[in-house]
Amino acid sequence: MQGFPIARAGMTIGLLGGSFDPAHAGHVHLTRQALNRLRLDQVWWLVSPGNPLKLRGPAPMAQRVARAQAMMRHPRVQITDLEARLGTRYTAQTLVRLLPLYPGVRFVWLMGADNLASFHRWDRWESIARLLPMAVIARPGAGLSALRSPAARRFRTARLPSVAAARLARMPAPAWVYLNVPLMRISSTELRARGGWPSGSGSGTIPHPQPSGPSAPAR
Ligand SMILES: Nc1ncnc2c1ncn2[C@@H]1O[C@H](COP(=O)(O)OP(=O)(O)OP(=O)(O)O)[C@@H](O)[C@H]1O
Ligand SMILES: O=C(O)c1ccc[n+]([C@@H]2O[C@H](COP(=O)([O-])O)[C@@H](O)[C@H]2O)c1
Repeated sequence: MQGFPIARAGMTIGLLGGSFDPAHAGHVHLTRQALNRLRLDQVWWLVSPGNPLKLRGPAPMAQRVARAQAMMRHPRVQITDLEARLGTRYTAQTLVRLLPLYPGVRFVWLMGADNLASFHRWDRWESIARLLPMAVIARPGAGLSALRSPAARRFRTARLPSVAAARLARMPAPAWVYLNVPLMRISSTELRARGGWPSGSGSGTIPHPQPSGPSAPAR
């Protein structure tokens, strides 16, 4: 893992934020689908210091990064702890700090369908959708709730047909696609329940710096 990955202007890069607690075949599947369908040059995994909406703290960063590196071996995928380096855990704040470091790079936010279903609960979610294009990847049990979600409705007119996916990274935001990919029924929750992976730091033990800005949601 390198500190801040190198990228040239003009490159297209997918950002996959996640707890990766632990990383699994579903993350690998999503990443490979995104690389191919969106014609991305790279995907960067952003291993989160801790999802602000999850009370339970994750396993230590070093352990999650090591597992992610072991799971995802691909020359065009970088596993990063960029949010820890930037001192952010809210995605809007991460993007506001990260994007200016890479002028001319076309970033796309990647997420599974379950994340779109709850996207309207994220800090400054509408600003995120206006900052960079987004690709939503199908996940078992989440398709309907995603496509009927407040975020999908709010940005209804910015949705592109999936045949336009290869152009998404070069489109101005807001723009998003829903990718109907073969479904993979696996989750970190299920893997933790099976044992063999530490169960994190427990409810509420991770300090959560609050986001700044007028649209910080009530928690
Ligand atoms: N099987 C899967 N299919 C499609 N997307 C997935 C899958 N698993 C995870 N993702 C997506 O990967 C990103 C990171 O997910 P995360 O690390 O939270 O894994 P998870 O399995 O959802 O974890 P947990 O069960 O702890 O909530 C999210 O955008 C999530 O929607
Ligand atoms: O910014 C927010 O308010 C916010 C709320 C919930 C989740 N996120 C981000 O969503 C990504 C997926 O989180 P997770 O825990 O579902 O893997 C990860 O990058 C989180 O930081 C971000």
